[in-house]
Amino acid sequence: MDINGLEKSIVFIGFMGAGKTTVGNLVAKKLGRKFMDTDEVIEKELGMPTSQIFKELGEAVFREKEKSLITSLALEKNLVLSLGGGAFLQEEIRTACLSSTFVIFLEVSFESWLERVNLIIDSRPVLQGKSIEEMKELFEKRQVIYANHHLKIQTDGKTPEEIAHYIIDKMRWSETER
Ligand SMILES: Nc1ncnc2c1ncn2[C@@H]1O[C@H](COP(=O)(O)OP(=O)(O)O)[C@@H](O)[C@H]1O
Ligand SMILES: O=C(O)C1=C[C@@H](OP(=O)(O)O)[C@@H](O)[C@H](O)C1
Ligand SMILES: [Mg+2]
Repeated sequence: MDINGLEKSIVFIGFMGAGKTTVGNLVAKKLGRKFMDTDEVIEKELGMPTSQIFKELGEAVFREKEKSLITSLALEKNLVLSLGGGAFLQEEIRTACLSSTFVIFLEVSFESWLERVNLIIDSRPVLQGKSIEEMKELFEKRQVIYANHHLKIQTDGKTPEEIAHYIIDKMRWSETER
């Protein structure tokens, strides 16, 4: 595992609802690092929730903000960053994160994901109006972009606390190896 130089920022990727925001926050607390959720930063800057940004300004505006924000944050050290699930669709974001940060993919099976879709659907415009079949199609299509990572964590059946713990353990272990 390449976690050479633990001062590198840590970036969480994965599908909507995989737990990036929840787990990222916990990992940052455990490491005593600053946590930033890029969706929250964009929402604050534009003064409205993501669903309203998509509706009123359009997805392209959101994606542009996402690109400039993440490519610049990727250059900073010692952050924990949770991205939106669509961020890695943009090549510039992938390249910036993979070259300057440590990218952790939170993997969840479609079956486990489906158990919590009701918790997220209202706040995720990309899912709205989609049938389960269409969501599954999007889920599978997105797995290809998440294959670009430094570390993958399978999260099924684990609590956010357990996942955060596991990540810290892995990093400690790799630190003693250096
Ligand atoms: N490992 C988990 N097990 C159960 N529920 C989870 C887990 N991770 C996240 N959740 C719940 O799923 C929802 C989406 O989590 P969130 O962290 O916002 O995901 P993301 O940022 O990847 O979209 C939240 O209600 C959160 O409490
Ligand atoms: O996958 C996507 O295209 C999106 C994921 C969301 O973030 P989460 O992955 O945190 O839900 C948010 O960026 C926006 O609704 C678009
Ligand atoms: Mg999130």
